Amino acid sequence: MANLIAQNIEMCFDERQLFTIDRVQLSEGNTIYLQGDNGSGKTTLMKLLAGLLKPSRGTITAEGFAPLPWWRSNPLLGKAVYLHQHPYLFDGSVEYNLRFPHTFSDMTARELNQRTLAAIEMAQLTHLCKQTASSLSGGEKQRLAIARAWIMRPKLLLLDEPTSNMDKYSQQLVLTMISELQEFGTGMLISSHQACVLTSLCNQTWIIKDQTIISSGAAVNPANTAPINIQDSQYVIAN
Ligand SMILES: Nc1ncnc2c1ncn2[C@@H]1O[C@H](COP(=O)(O)OP(=O)(O)OP(=O)(O)O)[C@@H](O)[C@H]1O
Repeated sequence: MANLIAQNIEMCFDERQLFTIDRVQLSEGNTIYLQGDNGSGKTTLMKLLAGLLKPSRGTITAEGFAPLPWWRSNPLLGKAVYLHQHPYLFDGSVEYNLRFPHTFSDMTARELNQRTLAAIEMAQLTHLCKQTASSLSGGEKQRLAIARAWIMRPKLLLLDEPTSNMDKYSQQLVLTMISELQEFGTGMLISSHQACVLTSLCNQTWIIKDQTIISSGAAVNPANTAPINIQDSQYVIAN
C-alpha cells in the first residue's frame, strides 16, 4: 500500500513559523479533508507532501512505490500527483493535455485511449477538445486537470481547492470522477475553505489551526490496492 508519512515537521518561511506536525499519514484508500483558514498553510502542506518544497525540520517518507530511477534525486517527487488550485497546463490543446502523461503510465494504449475518451465525456470537454488549454475558463481548467488525473488513476492525489472556480454543474461532474478514484483506492487529500461537494466523500479531517495540524477520523483500509505506475516529475508539476 502506498503511504506518505510526515513526522516531526516544522515549516517556516524566513523567521515565521507556519505550522508544526507531529505525524500525519496519507494512504491509499483514505480520503482526507484538509481544512484551514486563508494563509494557514494548506497549499504549503500539499507542496511538502508532493516533494515540491522541503520542510524546515522533520521528515516526509514515501512507502509502497516502485524503486527510484537512478536519475531521480528527490525521493518524493512523482509519488503523489499534486493538482494546484490554478492548474498548470501545457501549451497545446485540451486533448494534448489529456494525452501528454500517457507515457508515464503502465496501462495499455487501448486502456489509456478508452479512459481518455471516457474522461472527455465525464468532464464534458468534448466541445473544448481542440481549444488551447490556456484559453479555458478557471472552472474548465480545473475540470481538465481533474480529468487528466482521473485517466492516470494515481495512487495518491492532492487536490488543492479543486472546486474553487466551479459552478454546481461542474462540481457534480468532478464528484463522479473523484468518487470513481475513491472506489479504485486512490488516496486523496482535498483542501477547501468550507465544506463542498467533494468533502462529503472524506472519511478523515486534518485541520490546520493554531499553527499545528489536528487529525481526526479513522483511517480506512483500501478496497483495492492494485499497483500502477508512478508519474514522472513533469506530470506532478504539470498538475
Ligand atoms: N515561498 C514563500 N515564501 C514566503 N512565504 C510564503 C511562501 N509560500 C507561502 N507563504 C506564506 O505562507 C502562508 C501560507 O500559505 P499557503 O498558500 O500555504 O496558505 P493556504 O492555507 O493554502 O491559503 P489559501 O486558503 O488562501 O489558499 C501565507 O501567509 C503565505 O504568504
